[in-house]
Amino acid sequence: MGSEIIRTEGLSKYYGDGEALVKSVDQVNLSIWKGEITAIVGKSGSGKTTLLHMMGGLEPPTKGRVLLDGSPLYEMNDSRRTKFRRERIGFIFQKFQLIPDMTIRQNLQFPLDVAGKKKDKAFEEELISMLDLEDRLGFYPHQLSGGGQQRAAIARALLLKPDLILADEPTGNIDEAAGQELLKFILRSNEKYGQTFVIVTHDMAAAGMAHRIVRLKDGMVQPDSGEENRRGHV
Ligand SMILES: Nc1ncnc2c1ncn2[C@@H]1O[C@H](COP(=O)(O)OP(=O)(O)OP(=O)(O)O)[C@@H](O)[C@H]1O
Repeated sequence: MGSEIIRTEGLSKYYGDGEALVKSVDQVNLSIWKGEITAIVGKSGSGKTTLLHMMGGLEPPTKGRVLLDGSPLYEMNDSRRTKFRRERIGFIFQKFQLIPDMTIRQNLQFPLDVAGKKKDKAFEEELISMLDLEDRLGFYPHQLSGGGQQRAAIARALLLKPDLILADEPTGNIDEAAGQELLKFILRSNEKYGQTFVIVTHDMAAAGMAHRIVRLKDGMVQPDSGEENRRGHV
């Protein structure tokens, strides 16, 4: 067993109140282990996206904590949390849009410039070819299909080689063959760079390649989740 990269303690997000109270995520104690691919599965509305957003520092919880490498994310001020997030986490989210007035090439370059990171040319070429973006680099996001935009967003996130990648339905908008290629790439990238992936998915092929599957139901982690129960922490 490796070390924890993320730990959630009593993590909860509630919306509304009284009869309209929705416990989107309810008392989740979860450890994400460094270097593992964890899939989060569950029915629509079970709280997967909310949990992923809270783990990524994007959504303050109603109760509980998120520790990223031991640092409590929501006890930092906003600017420190943003910096921490930018340096450590890659997001593949459907709502995380590309910058509209930049070409795809500029969209891929921009986060590297912000982070002051040098790009790995060979890795970039591999990504662009795998995601079939060669002919799209000079286009603006609105000139691409939804799937094309998603592929560009995937390339943008992976190019930074973050330690931790949070992905919400990464194969959701792309065709099956591209989805399979992407899963293979995730596996290779995980093996080669020891990156940690947390993937919310409905896709059984995506869940099947994970080292561990966490099941959510009504905002709670199901007790049979994961292959083992690690010190009371799922
Ligand atoms: N901003 C919000 N305001 C009110 N309720 C919300 C909000 N965001 C999420 N919810 C509710 O919280 C619950 C969990 O939503 P969430 O999107 O996390 O589920 P999910 O498992 O990701 O669903 P899906 O697979 O359909 O994306 C749902 O009942 C949803 O309606």
